[in-house]
Amino acid sequence: MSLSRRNDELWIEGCNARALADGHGTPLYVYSRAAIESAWRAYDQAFAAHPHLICYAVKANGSLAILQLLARLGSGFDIVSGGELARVMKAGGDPARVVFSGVGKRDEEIEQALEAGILAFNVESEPELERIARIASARGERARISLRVNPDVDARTHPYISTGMKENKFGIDIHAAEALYHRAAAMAGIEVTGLDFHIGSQLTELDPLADALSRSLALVDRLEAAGITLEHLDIGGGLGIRYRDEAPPTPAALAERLGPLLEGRPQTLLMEPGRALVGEAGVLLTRVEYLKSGHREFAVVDAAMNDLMRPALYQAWQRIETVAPEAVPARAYDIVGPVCETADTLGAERSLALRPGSVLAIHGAGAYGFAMASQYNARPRPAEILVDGDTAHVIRQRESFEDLWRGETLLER
Ligand SMILES: Cc1ncc(COP(=O)(O)O)c(C=O)c1O
Ligand SMILES: N[C@@H](CCCC[NH3+])C(=O)O
Repeated sequence: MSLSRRNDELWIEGCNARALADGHGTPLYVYSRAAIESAWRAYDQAFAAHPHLICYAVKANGSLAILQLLARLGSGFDIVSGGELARVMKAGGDPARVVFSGVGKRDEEIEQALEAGILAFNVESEPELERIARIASARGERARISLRVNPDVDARTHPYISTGMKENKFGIDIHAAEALYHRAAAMAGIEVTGLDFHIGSQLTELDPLADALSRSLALVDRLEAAGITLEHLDIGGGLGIRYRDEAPPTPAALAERLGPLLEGRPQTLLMEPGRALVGEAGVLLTRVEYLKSGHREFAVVDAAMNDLMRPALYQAWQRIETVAPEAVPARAYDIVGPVCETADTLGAERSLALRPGSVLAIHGAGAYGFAMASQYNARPRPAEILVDGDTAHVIRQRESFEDLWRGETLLER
């Protein structure tokens, strides 16, 4: 196990969590290299029977060292901005394995992606298609595209992270997509290469994904009958992880479920997992500053909503435990940060034995943790550590006060 409890202390591979907190300071993000690599390999092996490419969703955790180790495994990447493309390339990722999603691609981002030679744009609207065609034509190129269809399935996840219903901003209504494929196939600057969908995140059931794939394959068949053949099918990401007591399907279960639908199909299967690859590989370590009693019992810790936004934004529940036992009675604490917002609660009514100075680990922090962190309240963002066996690599320094005003200018008078 990459994260384990031994002698009632938390270890990340061969590194003791409390020793990491003492040595590097808190708040501190810590990731296990082995956990990330084994999650990627499990995904890859699950789909071994079908030609496929995993395009890791960079948004989940875009730290350079993490992109670098995935690139070394042969991963592709799903990006949603020019900044993410720049990060992938900085980390040694192969642009020919990059797909570009997102509803608001700007001219310069399209130029940048064409220049890099990405695998495909996942086109989310008709005006975007026209824009990509115009820019590619002007460069004397043909842009490879998938249409991202909106299959109108209910992913049965949190409404903020559900993306495949017709009222969502994402993708092109699957009923309108066929006509748009015909238009795209006739455009000078466009090479139609694929079809894409992504129905939501933290999925705990396979039915919605299978449903979305069936609906998409019916469209693929109609396109083929009309002479439009596709090279790849992109089923997006979304497999959930266990935050509390969820039992999300494994990649193997996903492959088994989709296998019969894909049989005999020559298309390469693209997948865009984010959370499932990195989520459970990371913890956020934080130290108790004060215990404060009143109407409720508060443990004021040194991490806050700016460091880990999911609890405040989605009322997400993430497991919190002490990294080593404390010889005091447990109480039901609200774990709160120093930020001046009532929403700055990382966990409510957690039964924990705490003293000032206790170190807590917030689990499931490898995905959408640091990636969504801000400097709100002028709080420097935490350091990130990648543990590899018994070695702890600092892959990002804790920010300094200078980082807080980088790029700002004082007025002369
Ligand atoms: C287009 C797209 N692909 C992939 C992902 C990755 O999702 P997840 O981290 O749930 O696998 C997302 C985020 O939901 C997304 O918007
Ligand atoms: N940031 C979200 C997921 C959004 C997925 C991006 N499309 C989360 O933490 O759950």
